[in-house]
Amino acid sequence: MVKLLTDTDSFEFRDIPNFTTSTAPGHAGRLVFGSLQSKSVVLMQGRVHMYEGHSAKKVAFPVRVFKLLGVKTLIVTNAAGAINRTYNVGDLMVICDHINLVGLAGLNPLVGVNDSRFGPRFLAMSSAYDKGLRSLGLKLAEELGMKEFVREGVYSFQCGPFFETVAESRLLNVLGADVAGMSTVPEVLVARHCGIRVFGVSVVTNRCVMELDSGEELSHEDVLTMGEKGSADMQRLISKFVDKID
Ligand SMILES: O=P(O)(O)O[C@@H]1C[C@H](O)[C@@H](CO)O1
Ligand code: HPA
Repeated sequence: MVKLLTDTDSFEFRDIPNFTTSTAPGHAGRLVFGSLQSKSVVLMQGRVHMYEGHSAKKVAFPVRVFKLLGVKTLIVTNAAGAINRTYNVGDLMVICDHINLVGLAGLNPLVGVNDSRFGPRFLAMSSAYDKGLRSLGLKLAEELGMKEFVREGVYSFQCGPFFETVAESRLLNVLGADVAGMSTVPEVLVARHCGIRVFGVSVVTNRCVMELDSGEELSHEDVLTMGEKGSADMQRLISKFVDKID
């Protein structure tokens, strides 16, 4: 994605106070400012995860910086495994909602003293992923001829770094999840808390294993390979999306 930006200026996460460098392979730690489709954007090249040992607050900290920079829209992307059996590897999924098992149990960035300069103590999360932005994303996907493999569904966040057991994947299916992943939700919570609107897209890098003794085993290498393949479609969609949003 960074290659599509012009007039760039970048900063290593390690040089920015209170930012944390990612240890996950495939996640460079760089904040890039620039222009995309004549719009000013700031792009995180890589992110940190709770499975790297960081609190949800630490993971979502950049979003508060973005708020102070004047960011109005957060576009979140991730790699995820398909729980929904009708999904295929390589599909994109516009996120319409999420299940935050980690956060519901108390590990979320809004726990603790509320900083009311950013937002309220209690906030509604029933329309976390902006309806207008979702509709725009799906319309643009159709215009780009991507309709057949762009879905809309529910992202389920688990901490990781392990992939789900068969029983866990089945549980997530019963709960209504379409994909499972290990990121994104802490950032979305902080964005919604401070009034930033959110658009999210997952690239389906694998299907979660639903049958015991099937012999299927997931690996991060496969996720990286399939993520790379899906990223061309993701970039086309996000680029057009940035062009069309106000
Ligand atoms: O895009 P993210 O960082 O959510 O990617 C997923 C979660 C783990 O970082 C990794 C597992 O292979 O992919
Ligand atoms: O199958 C998965 N589960 C959780 N996180 C993931 N990130 C990519 N694939 C997966």
